[in-house]
Amino acid sequence: MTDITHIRNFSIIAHIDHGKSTLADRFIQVCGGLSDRELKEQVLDSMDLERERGITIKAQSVTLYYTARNGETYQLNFIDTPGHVDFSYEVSRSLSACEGALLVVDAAQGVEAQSVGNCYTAIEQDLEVLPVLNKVDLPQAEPDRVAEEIEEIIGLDATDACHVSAKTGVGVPELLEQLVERIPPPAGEREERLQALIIDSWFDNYMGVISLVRIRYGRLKKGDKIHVKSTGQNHVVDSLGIFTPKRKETNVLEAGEVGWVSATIKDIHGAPVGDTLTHANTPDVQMLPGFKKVKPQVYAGMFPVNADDYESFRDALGKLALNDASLFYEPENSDALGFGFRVGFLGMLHMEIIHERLEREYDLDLITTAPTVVYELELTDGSTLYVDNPSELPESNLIEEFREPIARVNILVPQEYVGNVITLCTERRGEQINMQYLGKQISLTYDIPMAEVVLDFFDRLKSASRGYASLEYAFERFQAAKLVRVDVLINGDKVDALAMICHLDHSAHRGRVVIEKMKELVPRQMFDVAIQAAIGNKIIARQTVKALRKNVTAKCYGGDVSRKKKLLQKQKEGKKRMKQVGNVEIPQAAFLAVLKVDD
Ligand SMILES: Nc1nc2c(ncn2[C@@H]2O[C@H](COP(=O)(O)OP(=O)(O)OP(=O)(O)O)[C@@H](O)[C@H]2O)c(=O)[nH]1
Repeated sequence: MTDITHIRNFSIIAHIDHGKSTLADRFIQVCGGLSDRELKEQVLDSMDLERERGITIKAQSVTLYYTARNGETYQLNFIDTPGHVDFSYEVSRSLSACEGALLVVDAAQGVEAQSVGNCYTAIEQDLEVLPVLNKVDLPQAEPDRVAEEIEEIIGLDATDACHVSAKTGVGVPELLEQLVERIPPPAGEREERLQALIIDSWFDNYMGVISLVRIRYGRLKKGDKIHVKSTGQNHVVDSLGIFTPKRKETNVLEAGEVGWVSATIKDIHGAPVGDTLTHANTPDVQMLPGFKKVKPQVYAGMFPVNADDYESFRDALGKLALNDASLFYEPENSDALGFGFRVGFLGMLHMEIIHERLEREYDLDLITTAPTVVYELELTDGSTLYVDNPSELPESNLIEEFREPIARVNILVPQEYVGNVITLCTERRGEQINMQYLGKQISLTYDIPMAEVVLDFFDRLKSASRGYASLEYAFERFQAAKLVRVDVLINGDKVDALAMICHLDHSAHRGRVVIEKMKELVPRQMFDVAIQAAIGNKIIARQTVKALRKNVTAKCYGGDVSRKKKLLQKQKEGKKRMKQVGNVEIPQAAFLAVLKVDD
């Protein structure tokens, strides 16, 4: 048991690759949490996929015991935060369990837009923010310049910022001392009635739902009967403890502490993230302020290639959604693709990750349709409608005003690339709000339609600036625009799954690009296949796939039987990924092509 004055709860705010995981590992090593061998793998990024992509996605925590130079031992609870712009909501969630944050900035790179955004979130939540200059071992590191940049761009005093190399360990002990000195201990009374905030919940096949909690008031013990505020359900705590980073059982968690709780909750919606736990005999305690609920920004249909997989697909989505408060889904039925789900994501990276996890971890074969943002419609009868699926758009004569979501976009970019970035923003129908010179960097603020931001803006921005520009964005407002629905027809049949909403000025071009790609991807049939793009009844583009008698083994000269077999096998596998539209089979690749339409 640690006295509450000796607890420090903190997060690390850092841009991707600025060294957060390396620094966390170094803390674990200094505080003796793991052996060197165990440390070999970066321990905090626990998901396979995440390690492959090298980005931190899920908030995790680790409890460390640090004996400071004053001889006192402190309990440090480090709550990990994800680095990618798609996941910045999880940052605010992790921050809400902390009293302090380390702002880690790569001293060879400088401040990045997203760190600025996250840093403001921390300051708004009254956290003590300590700037840290990392990678000072690199010859190109300029800690003094970067310290100035922190002061200029963020307005944070960086005079005492620690100079650290997470890689070599230089400066890390000094940083731990500063952390203990400057980050305040948590407030909270241990004799009060229990109030615990659920920071994260996930499903474990053996233990059921496990939740990461921050105890605000009171104490929670093994065997306690608890009450989940939002569901009104009671459960018995069968184990609880801390992460060291391995899961370690303890008997009690007290006000100020962060740890895990398992109460054999089997229903994955039984412990929602942001909810409050209390004891069953005090169900009337106040709900703690949760965190800003995030709304998905991008929606897409996901359909199992094999209709028999529908049930397991639904279960898999349910499990993923427990760990991911931002993942939204509801059943969707498509003429072309059958039964599936409409799924909401934070951005394209989020979508890709979910798709990959479903295919890899749950062994599902899925088709994902073109992603779309949420539009606001004012109808002629005066009602307002939100549409996240082009095929659900009402007829145009029923629409009074068609509005699209606009994002407020903040970009930091070195001067030499500012021209490229402005061109990109203009192409994406951006409206400049502000432009400011900050030392070597320029800060640009634009309002850009969300649809233009979420799809591939980040990648484009990176290539326009050789990787140097950084981005942060948030929903700002809905705004009227000339928007239309473009339908794709195959031999006269509308393919609902391929419909898209876009700006009128871009519609002809987009329609043409899609049709051309489709032409390459729709296999030749025994008859001509007409592929058309249309706005209402008006055809805006057309292509024909000429009839052909298909005989894939023709070029095998009849001799090599094994080769022939292989080809046939390959064709069979290809079939699995085919979908029937009217009398035409369409490969999955055709659907994906629509997703990748470039201007
Ligand atoms: N030279 C040097 N390299 C470092 C230092 N700290 C981290 N790195 C390297 O920088 C890269 C990124 O470090 P990570 O710790 O994975 O960065 P991160 O911020 O956790 O990245 P995400 O998990 O993707 O958000 C790795 O190749 C590290 O080895 C440092 O102090 N010096």
